[in-house]
Amino acid sequence: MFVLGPNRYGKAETRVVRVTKHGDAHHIKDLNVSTALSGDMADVHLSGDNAAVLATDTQKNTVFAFAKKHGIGAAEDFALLLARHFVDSQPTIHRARVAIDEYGWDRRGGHSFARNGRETRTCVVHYDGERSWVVSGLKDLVLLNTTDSEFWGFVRDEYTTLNETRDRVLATAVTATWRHAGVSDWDKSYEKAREALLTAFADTYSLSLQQTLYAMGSRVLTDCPEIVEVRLALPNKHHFLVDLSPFGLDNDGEVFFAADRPYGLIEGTVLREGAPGAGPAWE
Ligand SMILES: O=c1[nH]c(=O)c2[nH]c(=O)[nH]c2[nH]1
Repeated sequence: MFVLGPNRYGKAETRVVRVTKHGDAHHIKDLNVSTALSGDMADVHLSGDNAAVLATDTQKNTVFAFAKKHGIGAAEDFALLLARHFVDSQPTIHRARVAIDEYGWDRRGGHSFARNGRETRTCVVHYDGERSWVVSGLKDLVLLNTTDSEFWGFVRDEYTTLNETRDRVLATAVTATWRHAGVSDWDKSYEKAREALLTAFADTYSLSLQQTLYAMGSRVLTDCPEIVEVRLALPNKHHFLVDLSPFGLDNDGEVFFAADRPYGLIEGTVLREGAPGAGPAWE
């Protein structure tokens, strides 16, 4: 004989981004919400009778709907709101566990943000006994614009379902490498290049991430004469507007599902015209 021991079930890692707009000043809350419920769950385990089960899909929808209806202040308040809702509204649910990870963002303008925690600075150096080559760079610089991004006019074939958009969230995690012409003040050069990437991302009105990529690379070359070539890899960290209409709620660019995969990956190089050829440091 066996007996059912402790159990719980829920939706893990609902990635909700809530944007609040006060004119041109935008605010974001970026959460990873995991819900787990327990209660009268013997039947579903022992016989597959789902009558007591609040579907995990419903739990996820509740996270998005509450983000719209109540906004998101302190994560603790949002977690309490959800936990009380599940237990108080469902007679079969007796206990709720809501765990939230919150990602912090530093403001870089009215609608532009950089995820807090510094990126990783990188370099690759080659030396062949005579010459040296230095490629500097960074990775995991996470940036997000809550507006000033459109994507439309792309090819439509028989497999295209993507809607055109005139206003979307644009987010990426920058991997950038740049090639120095010679010996530079590496630290100073790094700070200038980093700042160029950040400001170009923030102030480029984007019609595609490809266009933003070129603007970011160009800005580095403009601001850093010691650099001759920039390579960028920009994952398009998709933020999908959640359809809240089944719950009688509109969603005017306020609640997004931050998908982690698959993601678009936009890669490109911006070169100074007539730049000396690349050495082995790129490899
Ligand atoms: O900026 C973008 N560039 C694309 O090539 C692309 N493709 C896509 O589905 N979304 C986007 N966004």
